[in-house]
Amino acid sequence: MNTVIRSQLLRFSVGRGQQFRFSTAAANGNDLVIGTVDETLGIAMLTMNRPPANSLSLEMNEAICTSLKTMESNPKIQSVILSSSNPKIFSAGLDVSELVSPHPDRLPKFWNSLQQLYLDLYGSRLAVVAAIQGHAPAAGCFLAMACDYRIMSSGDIGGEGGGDMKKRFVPTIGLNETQLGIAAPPWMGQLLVRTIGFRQAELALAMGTLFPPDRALSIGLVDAIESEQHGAESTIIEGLSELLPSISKDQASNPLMQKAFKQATTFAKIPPHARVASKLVTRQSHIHDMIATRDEDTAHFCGFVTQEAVQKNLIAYVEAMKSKSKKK
Ligand SMILES: CCCCCCCC/C=C\C=C\CC(=O)SCCNC(=O)CCNC(=O)[C@H](O)C(C)(C)COP(=O)(O)OP(=O)(O)OC[C@H]1O[C@@H](n2cnc3c(N)ncnc32)[C@H](O)[C@@H]1OP(=O)(O)O
Repeated sequence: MNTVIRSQLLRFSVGRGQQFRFSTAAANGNDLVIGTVDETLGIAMLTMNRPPANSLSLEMNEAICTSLKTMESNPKIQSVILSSSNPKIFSAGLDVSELVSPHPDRLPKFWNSLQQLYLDLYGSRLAVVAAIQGHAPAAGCFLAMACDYRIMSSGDIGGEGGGDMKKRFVPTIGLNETQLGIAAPPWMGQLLVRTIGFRQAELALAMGTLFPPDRALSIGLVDAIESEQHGAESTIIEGLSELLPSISKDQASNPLMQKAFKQATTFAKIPPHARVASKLVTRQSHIHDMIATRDEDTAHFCGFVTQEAVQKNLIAYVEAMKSKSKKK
């Protein structure tokens, strides 16, 4: 028997056996994120689902945090796969409409929600595996870096155009803020330093580099790359299909999702107390730093983004983005 529990933010659907599904609803009723949990395996899946680009708005940040907290509160769950319902975009980073001509009350709330997302994801007791099927620019890259393990698509997914002229789809990842005429937030920049090392990060930040999968792997920005050529039906691995939300069921034979599932399974088998304690060794001091400087960081961000020159750059960037999308 299925039971549906409704609250203002969360909709839980308690399904068969040990499976629990829940969605965090947006104001318009769409599910911004969809969560599934398998208590037997100790694994959860959190699928970002904010078309068209999974960009991070205030509500999206809160939805991810709420879902993650709900999964964390279940003692049977040890690991979670962070994925996207869009096969070509993991997350396009911050929703730029939050930055352009912002409302003075909403802007600090928005930034606080992003800081909270950093604290919750980076400091989660769960081992988080990012399944990066598509692009992950700017805060999309930050999301991935705040996880414990990153698997990126090698990009050989079908292609566009058809025939011999097939255009290869190559996803990219990186902190490209300088290309937008803004600087990456200090804690995001520092996360890049911790992930790929000082010199690589210094260069990547200055240039706003977006790395293709092979380069991302070679500098350690991702831990593995995987083809997305769907395997034969027989290669479907047990448990994955049940964990995928209904909108992503076709991903069960996707080698990238399978690799993410295997990695999450491996994490779930490690003695949790030892795993969490070792995570704190490398992350706790950075989390404390963020908490200590949170208000100052919000003030810097609001002051920076509302500067006339920065607004001018952002407006031009959004216009270019919209006209590119219209030309398609
Ligand atoms: C003193 C020190 C102070 C320090 C202060 C620090 C201040 C820091 C401030 C800000 C930090 C910002 C970090 C960010 O994350 S900014 C956002 C950066 N993101 C991007 O630049 C990505 C932009 N998007 C893209 O490059 C592409 O969309 C891509 C993700 C590569 C996908 O390309 P494609 O598949 O070709 O899709 P389209 O470009 O056609 O886009 C599809 C639709 O999605 C909309 N979209 C895309 N990105 C965003 C976004 N970030 N926000 C909102 N909307 C987005 C796009 O407009 C299309 O929409 P539509 O079809 O309706 O036109």
